[in-house]
Amino acid sequence: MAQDHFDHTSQLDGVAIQAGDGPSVKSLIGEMISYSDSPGNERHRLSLLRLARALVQALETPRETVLRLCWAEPTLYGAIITAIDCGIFSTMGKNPDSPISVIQLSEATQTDPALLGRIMKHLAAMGVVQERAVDVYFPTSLSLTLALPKYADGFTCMAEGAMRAIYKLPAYFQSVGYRNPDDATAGPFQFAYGTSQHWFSWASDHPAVCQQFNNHMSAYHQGRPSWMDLDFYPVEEALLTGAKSDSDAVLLVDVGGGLGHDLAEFHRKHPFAPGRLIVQDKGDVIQPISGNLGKVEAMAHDFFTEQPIKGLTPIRSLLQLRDLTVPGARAYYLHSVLHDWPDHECHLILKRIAAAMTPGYSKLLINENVVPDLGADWQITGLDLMLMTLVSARERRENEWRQLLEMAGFRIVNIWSHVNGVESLIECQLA
Ligand SMILES: C[S@@+](CC[C@H](N)C(=O)[O-])C[C@H]1O[C@@H](n2cnc3c(N)ncnc32)[C@H](O)[C@@H]1O
Repeated sequence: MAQDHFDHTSQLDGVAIQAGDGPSVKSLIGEMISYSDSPGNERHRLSLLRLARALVQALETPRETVLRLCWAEPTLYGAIITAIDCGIFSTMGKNPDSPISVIQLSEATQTDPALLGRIMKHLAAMGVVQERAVDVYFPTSLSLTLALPKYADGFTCMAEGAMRAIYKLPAYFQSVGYRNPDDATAGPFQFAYGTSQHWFSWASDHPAVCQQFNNHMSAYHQGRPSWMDLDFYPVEEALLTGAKSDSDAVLLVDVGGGLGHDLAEFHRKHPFAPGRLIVQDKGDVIQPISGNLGKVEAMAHDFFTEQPIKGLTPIRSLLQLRDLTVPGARAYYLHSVLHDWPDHECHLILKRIAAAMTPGYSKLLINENVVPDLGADWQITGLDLMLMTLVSARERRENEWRQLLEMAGFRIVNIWSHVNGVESLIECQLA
């Protein structure tokens, strides 16, 4: 028995120091070559990226992977946030075509050159900046991007408002007997941060985190296929045709729409669409942007309360002696909102929208990930665990979406998808 254990352990020790999957290296490279002529083609780029990641896994030994995950990536995270905080990326971004020395950077950012030299070396080793000569660095696309607050804010927001809960996940699960979290005010976040507040209400009490989160939200969707584009959802036929065009008519209400970035994008892409565009969010999110959004109207609204943009049953106007029907919006739109909530709260949000909709006219458009049953992308699985950690919620599979929406009185008309379930558009009507 002891000998068996020894043999097994020494066999695994051997596995740990060999390439992860040496035999597949040749075929992976062969497959990559077939796409290499057109990396500008988005589908080819994504295939190449998938193969390149598989190639790294095939070449890296498990021992190397362990050290990368235990040492290099956690410290990289700390190094990036430090670089953001002391202005390294913004300084480098001012002269994107010039290399800069550690001494110059330390003078510009008022930091100790000995500290900066070490941070820059790790940033270079991990591909965030390029090392051009001894203690001389050059920006990469990534470091230039991190000079923009809306991208950098993803790091600072997660550092302050998420990391503690992520590190405490094992202790949380041990304490609850490894049950899936489903209480949005008593989950991993509350366990780690010692609060009973929901993450959104905690963020409202931490204005810097709240602002960073809203900026992060405005950036994370950029460059992804968007349902408003030509080859995704038929905006003209399905939404604009038949939409009321009188001056009060509302075309789209973006419920929980953050800073109004989606409606601004919609207006840019469909400038002649008739009707009003209204973004709704919590008061503290809406107040700073109110009046600054051009065509888009901002409205403070708690989505657990009655939806103010609602259809009214015909009412008799005493003055005009005719029936007046006030329709609800042509569409109520929820983007990355329902994935923030467990089923019970989603049900409440959906019921408020259903009550405001005009049957046969209003639609519900849900822009969310639909987790594929097989081969889900890391962007979806990573976000799923982040949602579990912060808000005891989740990304949903198609059958889970159908069940949730049917329970709330909706019928799914179609699920419009682009790549691997990432950001699908679920089109619904009242059942
Ligand atoms: C994940 S963000 C999505 C924002 C935006 N729809 C997007 O996709 O970029 C969720 C949004 O829900 C908002 N929110 C949270 N609780 C809310 C509530 N009770 N009423 C209205 N909005 C709320 C947050 O402020 C945040 O803007």
